Amino acid sequence: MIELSDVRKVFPARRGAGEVVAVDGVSLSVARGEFAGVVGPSGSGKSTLARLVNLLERPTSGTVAVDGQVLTDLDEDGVRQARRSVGMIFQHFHLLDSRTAAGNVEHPLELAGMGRAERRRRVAELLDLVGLADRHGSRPAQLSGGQKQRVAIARALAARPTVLLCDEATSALDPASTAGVLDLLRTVRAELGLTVLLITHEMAVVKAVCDSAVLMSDGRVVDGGPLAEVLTRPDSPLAAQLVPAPPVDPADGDLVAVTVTDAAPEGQVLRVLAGELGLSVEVAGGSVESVAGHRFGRLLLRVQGDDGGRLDTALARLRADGALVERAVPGGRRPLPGADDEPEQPAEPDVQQLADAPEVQR
Ligand SMILES: Nc1ncnc2c1ncn2[C@@H]1O[C@H](COP(=O)(O)OP(=O)(O)OP(=O)(O)O)[C@@H](O)[C@H]1O
Repeated sequence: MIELSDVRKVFPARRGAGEVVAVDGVSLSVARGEFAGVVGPSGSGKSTLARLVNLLERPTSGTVAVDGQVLTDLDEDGVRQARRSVGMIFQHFHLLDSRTAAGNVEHPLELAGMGRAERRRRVAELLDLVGLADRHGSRPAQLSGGQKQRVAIARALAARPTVLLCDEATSALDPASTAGVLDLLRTVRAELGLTVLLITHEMAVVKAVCDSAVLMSDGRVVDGGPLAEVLTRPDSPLAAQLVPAPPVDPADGDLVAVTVTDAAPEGQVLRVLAGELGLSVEVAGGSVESVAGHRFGRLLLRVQGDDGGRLDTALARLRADGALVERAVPGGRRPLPGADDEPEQPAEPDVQQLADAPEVQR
């Protein structure tokens, strides 16, 4: 398990005077066996956060503990020892070009002083685990990107770590190789009971493998939690990143934004608007998908035939019944009748705010 408590990392600026606060008071707990994602825009501190977990970077302040051992209390020797329980893989694999696949996996075992016969046995076992038993003699240049990452995973697992850090591990891979590597990570997590912290800018990766995720911005964690819980909060910026709101085109006429959750399915909205009111309703955009075993989506409905304000009344009633619906207008939400009379109601998702949520970029 990983526990960061109020961790801060300040670097001297690379250019000129001053300093950069890369990680700014982050507390994070990842349970044993959990697959946790870290997302956020470029420069938000994701990679630094990963490097703080195995103390490749020492925090300026705060504590880092792995499996109950407080790494920040250890001296350099202690950290070197403890680092064996934390494997790491990177976007560009970091393999030794001069060595074969087997030689790369063997390298950390040599450094750890393991005997030759035992090393050979362990390397064969690891290459088998990652599905590359037949490529043990291939050099990195003879392997595809996906195969190189498999070798890197085997190498990271050589010292039997309990935690695996993945820093943009699939970002240099094509979709098929990404799927293969994610499958492998899922398998090794299940078979070895690993705790995985996965840094990525790819929301599809988070949705495919993570149990939980945090969203970073300017060195801070601004949102996060188990995905199943995050997705029950339609106003969550992380949920908006996972399933973005479709763009609103005012030329489309009456548009209704529906946030779909397990507790607020879209069927009730469609029944009222199309069935009860007899309005013409079609889907103008959006999607509904399964994330971490839960339905979640954002739909934009184009509604025609509202000649007497029946739509607003119906939306207010649907909202009172728990549906997550509102008028979708560019530049902000149009208040529904009565909305201002109910200050005690929890804030509703603001469609434009969700659409404007910071894009994850690289
Ligand atoms: N060694 C360093 N020296 C100075 N500044 C650094 C150093 N490492 C990171 N930074 C700065 O800290 C901030 C966070 O960087 P970091 O690489 O952790 O972000 P990131 O979210 O991983 O970004 P990206 O997705 O682009 O890799 C950035 O402003 C970066 O320039």
